[in-house]
Amino acid sequence: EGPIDSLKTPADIPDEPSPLLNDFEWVTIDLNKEDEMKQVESLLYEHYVEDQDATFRFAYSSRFFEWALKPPGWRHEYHVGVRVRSTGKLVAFISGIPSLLRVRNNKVPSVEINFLCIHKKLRSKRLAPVLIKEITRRVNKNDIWQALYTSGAVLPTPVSTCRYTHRPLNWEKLYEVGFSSLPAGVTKSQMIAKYALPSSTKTPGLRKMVPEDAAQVLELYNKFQAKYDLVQEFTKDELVHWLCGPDTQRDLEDKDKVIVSYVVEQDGKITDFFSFYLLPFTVLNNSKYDRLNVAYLFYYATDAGLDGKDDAVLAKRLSSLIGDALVVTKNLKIDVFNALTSQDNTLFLKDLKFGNGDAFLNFYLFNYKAFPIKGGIDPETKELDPVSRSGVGVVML
Ligand SMILES: Cc1c(C(=O)c2nccn2C)oc2cccc(OCCCNCc3cccnc3)c12
Repeated sequence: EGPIDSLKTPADIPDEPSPLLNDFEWVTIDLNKEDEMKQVESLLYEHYVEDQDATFRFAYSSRFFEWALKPPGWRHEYHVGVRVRSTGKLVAFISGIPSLLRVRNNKVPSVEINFLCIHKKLRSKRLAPVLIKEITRRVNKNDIWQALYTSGAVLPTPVSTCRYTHRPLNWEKLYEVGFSSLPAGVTKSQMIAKYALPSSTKTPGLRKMVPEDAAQVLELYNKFQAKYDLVQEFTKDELVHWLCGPDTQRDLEDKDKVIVSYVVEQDGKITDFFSFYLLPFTVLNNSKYDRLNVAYLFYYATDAGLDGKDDAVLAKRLSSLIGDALVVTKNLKIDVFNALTSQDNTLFLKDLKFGNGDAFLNFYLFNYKAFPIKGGIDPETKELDPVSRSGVGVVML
């Protein structure tokens, strides 16, 4: 396991980008400028990933990008755009954020590449590889040689593959927008009853996380994630950013936040935490709804079962903890709670009535050879694998 390409230095890397077609020019997006942030938001709003039957499109917001693209150590040069020279119109974007990965026992300074988006009218012009090459050049210039990215598409050699799972919170709305279906022989009220949740959480000591919790949460996170093979390592400042959101969003109401985190404090000690991020979908051509409110399970940890012996204790604790996350999101009027089969999720997904999605997320390491990492599913049947679970600790937005 380790880097693939021969060792290079930034001096070996060209100072200039590869040429684009004449009408286009490379730009660095300044996400501190409101109008440029808006241009990225609307490019993705119109042209980013949709589900296969184009029923939903991600509705990323500037608020989301303030969080996702400006963590501690972020760089303007890693926000790469392509504009039409004559009009200045933004027609493509790709981003990177710094990330210290641990791949099994190796620390790998890298970047996480995300939000590759090309205007619909410029598809299949081989622009994607050119964008990837340019951000690679910019990252290499900073002496970083590895990257992590995910894709629904199957590209050469994923290091891991996880499956989408969904836990309906507002089943009726999911049914009406065409995401959930009514199984034969089951009534709508039976489906609504199946997904009913208590109106209040049950874990004693559960409360919203505050930045002052960071030291204890980081210690718990590091202990809990030690078991995984692909992990994002955080400084305290990075943990505060990722779990409490950017400074500018601290005092927003939970329903307006992009990231929501809770801790369990008992006798002054933090024994668990969970977090989820909020990223809605635009519902395309539906008469009653134009938006689907979605929560995605983010990082969590518990000190239950840290001795790694008793999975039953761990599974029970996580079911109860994430069960409370469902209650919290339901009360925030979220319609569906999404999770992958990564982390220890396969220990509780079935118990908490998550349904298997029909899509998969592949994890890729750029310029790093690693033996395959379990994704929480059986490689043949693609069914959840609660026994061997997953080696993927990192969560990509
Ligand atoms: C996206 C997504 C969806 C949906 O598409 C969805 N849920 C409700 C309705 N829909 C259409 O469901 C998930 C379940 C787990 C993790 C997920 O995503 C994990 C993070 C994805 N990263 C961005 C991305 C998007 C698409 C392809 N590659 C990466 C998802």
